[in-house]
Amino acid sequence: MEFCAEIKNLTVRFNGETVLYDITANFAKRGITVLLGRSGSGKTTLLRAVNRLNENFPGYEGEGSVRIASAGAIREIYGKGAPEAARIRRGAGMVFQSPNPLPLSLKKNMLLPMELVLGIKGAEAEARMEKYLRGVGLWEEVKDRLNAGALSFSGGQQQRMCLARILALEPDMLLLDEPTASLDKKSSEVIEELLKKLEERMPIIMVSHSLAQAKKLGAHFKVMSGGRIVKEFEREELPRGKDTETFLEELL
Ligand SMILES: Nc1ncnc2c1ncn2[C@@H]1O[C@H](COP(=O)(O)OP(=O)(O)OP(=O)(O)O)[C@@H](O)[C@H]1O
Repeated sequence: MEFCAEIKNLTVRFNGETVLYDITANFAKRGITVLLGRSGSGKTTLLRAVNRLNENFPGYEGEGSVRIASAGAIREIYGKGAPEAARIRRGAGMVFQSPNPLPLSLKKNMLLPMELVLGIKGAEAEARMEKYLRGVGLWEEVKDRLNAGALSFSGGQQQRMCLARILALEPDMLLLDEPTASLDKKSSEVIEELLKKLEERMPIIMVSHSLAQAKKLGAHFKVMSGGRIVKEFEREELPRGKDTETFLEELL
């Protein structure tokens, strides 16, 4: 199996407290990997280790190796010789639990990162904005309101915009931290359908608290507990039908 991320002996501490204990795990290039586990088990910290976001928090200390695939090569993202964090975060784009638009127009939310990160502006950036807003099924809904404040859109629309904003930077993989946690059922379903399409194009690692969602989207599963991965399995190993959620629930 090909991997988008390979983690070896990863330990993470905040203010001297260990949060991840000596984790070794590989993440598949194809199919969505779902991280499951109870609150506080370390899922978000593990996800943030894949794009070096943990180091932005005070008291962070980390050891071990994380290698991620980018442009046909797999390379170490920590230590000497590693690319700078901004480049890593562009390659491993992250979407958070709650939509996080900038308090600017929707259009600026889309165009600013393209200009700052990729140096793309003008007609090229506008064409890219349309392409990715269409990709998340948002273009028809927002095309006449591009100059309206991003925060004036619904939660589901904002989250789709956040996804489009990341996708417009053409990342190598997506890291999703409970991307539907703040959304209603219908908006969640729209995002889930999008993720099903996106998984054909790029690796996705996703934290989910919803067992129904995990069952719907996951190809690979990793269960965390107390800062460790305690179980890993594949979709084929899930029992069929109604038993699936009971099976997952018993693991948590
Ligand atoms: N920036 C930080 N500073 C201090 N402690 C942190 C930080 N981030 C995470 N932790 C601690 O690490 C542990 C794991 O947190 P993490 O957010 O990774 O868990 P989680 O499984 O994603 O939880 P949830 O499902 O509630 O989001 C918790 O005890 C948390 O308090």
